Parts: sequence; structure tokens; C-alpha cells
Amino acid sequence: MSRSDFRLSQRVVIKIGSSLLTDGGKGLNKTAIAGWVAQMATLSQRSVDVVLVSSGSVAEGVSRLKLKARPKLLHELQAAASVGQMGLVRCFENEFGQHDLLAAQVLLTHDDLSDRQRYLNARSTLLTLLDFGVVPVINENDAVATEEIRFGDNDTLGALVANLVEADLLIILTDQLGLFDANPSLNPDAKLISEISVNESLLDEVAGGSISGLGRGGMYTKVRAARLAARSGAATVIVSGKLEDVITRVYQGEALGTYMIPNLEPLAARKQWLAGQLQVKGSVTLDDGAVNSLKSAGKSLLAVGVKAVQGKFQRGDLVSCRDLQGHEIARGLINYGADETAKIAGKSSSEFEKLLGYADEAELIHRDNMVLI
Ligand SMILES: Nc1ncnc2c1ncn2[C@@H]1O[C@H](COP(=O)(O)OP(=O)(O)O)[C@@H](O)[C@H]1O
Ligand SMILES: N[C@@H](CCC(=O)OP(=O)(O)O)C(=O)O
Repeated sequence: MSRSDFRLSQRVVIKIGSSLLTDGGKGLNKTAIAGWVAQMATLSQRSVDVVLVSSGSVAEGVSRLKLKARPKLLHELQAAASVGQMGLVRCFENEFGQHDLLAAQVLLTHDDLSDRQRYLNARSTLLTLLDFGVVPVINENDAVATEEIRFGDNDTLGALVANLVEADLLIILTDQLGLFDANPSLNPDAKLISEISVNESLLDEVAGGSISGLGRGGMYTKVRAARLAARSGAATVIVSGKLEDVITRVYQGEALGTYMIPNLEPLAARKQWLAGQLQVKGSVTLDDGAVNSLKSAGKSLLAVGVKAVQGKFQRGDLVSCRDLQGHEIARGLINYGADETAKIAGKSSSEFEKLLGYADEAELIHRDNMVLI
């Protein structure tokens, strides 16, 4: 897909980061928000489905509560987010209303999307809202999310939503012009990357964290989000939300920001869901033969190829598969718990009954429940 194809997109997810929304933490930037909403309304009037993923609840809560800095304690963060979220929804409802559009608040946790049934529920709710011509405004459910069930950042949430609704385009609005070859906040000579494949390994070196204290993920999570979005074929553009008419200009194909080309093989829906899971409960280390049969032959993982087991996981948990150098090569839903896996590691399935007293599946991770990284 080239940038000129963006204007054919039927469904667009727009993610707006905290520091942009709150003008570097000063409180909601209503003028800027009015501008982005007007552009989203223009797309909606052209029958493009628009989904908004908005951060800013914590930043706005911090500003409303007049706290000196982003709290460190989880319950204070959650309380701040609850206060700030009120400001966000009020502002978006009002702004979309100016264009005769209804907005709907959808708050999600990772737990919601890691349960396949709730994932499908979230999907049908979002698709129904779009059918009604409503703009879903999504954020993490910060008031109830605890550290390990947080998305961790709204870039990932944006990508998972792009997967969920099968968006064509994910536009990530941020406080920089795009992705630079080094963090421009620290390096004045850094150069903007206009286009890059999500496969490009250079990305892992250039994308750093956030130093603003308002946003959380920096470019690292934006790159990860672009890779996740690419799993369902979505193109991602990381671009400054401060540019005039940025959303409509990106949609028209203008060369703004960084276009992350989605040249990954799109995955089947169930595998997209798997790829989006962040809660990896443990890992298994594979010998070279097993690595090869997963990567080259697309086979299931058999216990015979497992050299070591790490972590405490149960049957059905998501487990990462690593090569002998420790690189993650795949992840998938494992058929045996950690203790059982340790007992059958290196053994053939014909020995499971003798070793465990029972035998379930012959595969440790079936290929249908596995996604290569
Ligand atoms: N290679 C890079 N190019 C651009 N920005 C980078 C890069 N590496 C790290 N960053 C940092 O990422 C920040 C944007 O991420 P973040 O603060 O999380 O924003 P947002 O609130 O929009 O999600 C930039 O302000 C910058 O400091
Ligand atoms: N749910 C949190 C998300 C924080 C977050 O990811 O921020 P950002 O990196 O600015 O997108 C909030 O609304 O404050």
C-alpha cells in the first residue's frame, strides 16, 4: 500500500497522546481538540468509519486535581484518571456534537481483550457503534486496571483496536513530527524517517522511550503498535498532531510524519488476537531443531524440542518460545502447565502417560494456537 491508497480507507483509527491533548500537561487543549474533531467529522461525512483512541485521562486528572506531578502510586493514578476521564468525555461529546455526531465512551482493559469471548463482545459493540454512525472514543479503563493488566500504553490499545475493527489505517498523533533516527528531544541532529517497513530491524534501535513524563510509551510503543496493526493489514502513520489539518492531509496521502509500511503477512483473526496478548506467563527454551520446525515448516511445538522451562504457567496460558540465545521466536497457548512441561521436556509424546499419569494433546503448543514473532 502506498500513501496515495490511504484515501481509499473505509475505517480509520486515530490515537491522540496525552501531552498533545493536554498541551504539555496544562489541561485539555480545547482548541486543538476542536480541530481534530472537525477533521474526524469530515471523514465521517465521507462515510469513513472513525474510531478515536484518546489518552489524557491521567494528565487531565493531574491538572484538575492540581497535583504537582504524575502520581507514582497506582491508586492515585487510578483516581486521577477517573477525574480526568470526565473531562475527556465531556469535551469529546461536546465537540462531536457540534458536527451532529454522537460519541460513545468505551473503556477497556487488557483482561477484556485477552478473554476471547470478551474480545468478540468488544468487537461487536464497536462495529455496532460504527453501524449507528457513532464515533467510539476509547481509553484504557484506568480506574480498575492494575499494573499487570494495563495495556501499558494507549499506542498498543490503538493497534489492538485497529485489529479488532479491521481498520485500514491507524494514525498516531503525537508531539513530534514523526519517528526520527534518534530521539529528537535529546538529539538536535536527528532526522525524520518518512517511510519505513515495520519489518525493519533498525526500528528497534531508533525508537526510544518518552521523556515528557506525560506520555508513557515514547516511540518504542508506537513502533510496536505499528507492527501489531500490520498483523491485520493496517497501515500506521506516526505524525505530529500540531500540523494543520493533519488527519485529513494524512488521509489524502500527503507525505507527513512517518509511514510504517505494513508488509507483514496478515494473520487470521484468531492469530491476530493471540499476537495482541501482552500477558505472557512464562517461556520455554527450544533446541535448534524445534526452532527450525516452527519457523521454517510452520509445525506445532512438541515437548521433545524443549530444553528448559521458565515461569509459572497453567494449561491454556500464553507462553513465549525462545531459541537457545534467548530470542523470542513465537508465542502460543500451551497445553500443559509449567510443572508438567518440565517433566515432559525433551520427551516424546508416547512417554507422557508414564511421566504424568495421563496424556492430553500430543503437541505442547498446537500451531493453530501459535503465532511466530
Ligand atoms: N526516534 C524517536 N523519534 C521521535 N521521538 C522519539 C524517538 N525516541 C523517543 N522519542 C520520544 O517519544 C516521545 C513521544 O512519545 P510519548 O511522550 O509517549 O507521546 P504520546 O503522549 O504522544 O504517546 C517524543 O516526545 C520523544 O521524546
Ligand atoms: N489511559 C492512560 C494512557 C496513558 C498513555 O498511554 O499515554 P500516551 O503515551 O500519551 O498515549 C491515560 O489516558 O492517561
